[in-house]
Amino acid sequence: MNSTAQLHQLNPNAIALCALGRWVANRQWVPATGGNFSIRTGDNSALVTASGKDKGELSPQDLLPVSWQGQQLSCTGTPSAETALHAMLYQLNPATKAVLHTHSVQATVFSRLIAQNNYLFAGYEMQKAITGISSHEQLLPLAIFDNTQDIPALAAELNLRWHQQPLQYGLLVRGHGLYVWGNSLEQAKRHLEGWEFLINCELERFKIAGLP
Ligand SMILES: CSCCC(=O)C(=O)COP(=O)(O)O
Ligand SMILES: [Zn+2]
Repeated sequence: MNSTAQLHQLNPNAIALCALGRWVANRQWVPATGGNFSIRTGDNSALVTASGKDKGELSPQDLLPVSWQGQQLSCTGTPSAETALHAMLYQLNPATKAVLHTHSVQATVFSRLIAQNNYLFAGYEMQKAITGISSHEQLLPLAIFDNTQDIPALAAELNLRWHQQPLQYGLLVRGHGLYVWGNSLEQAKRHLEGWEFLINCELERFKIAGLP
């Protein structure tokens, strides 16, 4: 391990991210090595989970230093297969400090029930868990993207959609999972719980009232 990598692993945020991985895994939101996480380390760099790791059993050496110039990624190991999406989220907003991607059953099923590329949440007090939302009456959009194995193409689509309307700290990839981010790791965790709660509420409502 080189000295830069060693330094990153002393980063308290790296230790906090590993602990958060255990918290997320306890909620069954990252089964079978699904999901990936990152924390920003500089203007054009982040620590990203290594591909294929159990996200509930991370240690700091499983967080790989990645840097980018536009869509060009550099890393000495094999970071998450979805690193290009993390890099795009960091480039779209310099304030973004952490990105979390999960594969909960609820988010995955919900994303397949919604045909549109945007779903509007309304009427939930818990919408206020998402930064910038101060009332249940404020409409809260969740962007939905079709899944693809071409992650750079998905990142390009995200870039396009963001410039039409900045996203609200979350997006769904259809049949795949949820991405959330935040201006700190704590904020990203709150957004993850908030979006999961809202998605669960809508799924429960669909069971009773039917699909919209
Ligand atoms: C069995 S999980 C399929 C890949 C995926 O969607 C994911 O989130 C995990 O990929 P990674 O390369 O980050 O481990
Ligand atoms: Zn995934």
